[in-house]
Amino acid sequence: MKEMEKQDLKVKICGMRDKENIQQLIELEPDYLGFIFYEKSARYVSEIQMQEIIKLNFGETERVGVFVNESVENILRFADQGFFDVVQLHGNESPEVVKSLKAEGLEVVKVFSVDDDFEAKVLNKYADVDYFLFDTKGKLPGGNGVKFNWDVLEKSKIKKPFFLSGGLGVEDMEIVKNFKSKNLYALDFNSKLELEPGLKDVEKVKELLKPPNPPAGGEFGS
Ligand SMILES: O=C(O)c1ccccc1NCC(=O)[C@H](O)[C@H](O)COP(=O)(O)O
Repeated sequence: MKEMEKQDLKVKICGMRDKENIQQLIELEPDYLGFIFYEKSARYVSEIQMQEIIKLNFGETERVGVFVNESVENILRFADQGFFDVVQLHGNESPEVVKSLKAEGLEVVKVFSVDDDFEAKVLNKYADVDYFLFDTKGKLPGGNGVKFNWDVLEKSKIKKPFFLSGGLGVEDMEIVKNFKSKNLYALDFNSKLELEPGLKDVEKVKELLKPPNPPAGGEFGS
């Protein structure tokens, strides 16, 4: 198996809350770490836990705050505490909510839950967002651990950079590289990299993020 070519695509790891586990992940330098502020999630991180987590040195890794139909007021209250750099809206948030958050200087990722009936025209209403994120439509708003049919996206010709999400694991890397859309910007990983909800398997993340092998016949090649 060939490892992820990190220079090609950004990587987001989502759904942690254990400080020691997060420190181990930071050392692997993912592009984004996502924190879920949705109380019904098995990966929910509380405000008190987050106040401790942000004492870690995240280096270049950006923090993403994940919300489901939360009020703008509450999102800003969390943002003001320095919990995250980017907001991920994982519910039915309106374009007006996006506008309000953008007006406060936040970077916004809007999530769309995809099944075979997905209509890409809904994206036109969200021209203000920085990124789209496409996740599988399932029983839960997120973290279902199931892939959707990526042909739906390939057909839709997405015009903004987007995160691909939903049931991604280390073993999917080869397939994802064949994804045709030039706007595929990042891959979002969650339940397939877990030991249990909220705790990531560091060995799996290491496998995902280790640098690619140098090409054969290079400086030290034969
Ligand atoms: O993961 C959750 O529990 C969750 C709950 C509610 C809203 C969002 C949630 N996760 C956000 C993510 O960005 C996940 O990475 C994404 O849904 C993919 O998860 P998975 O299918 O487990 O890889």
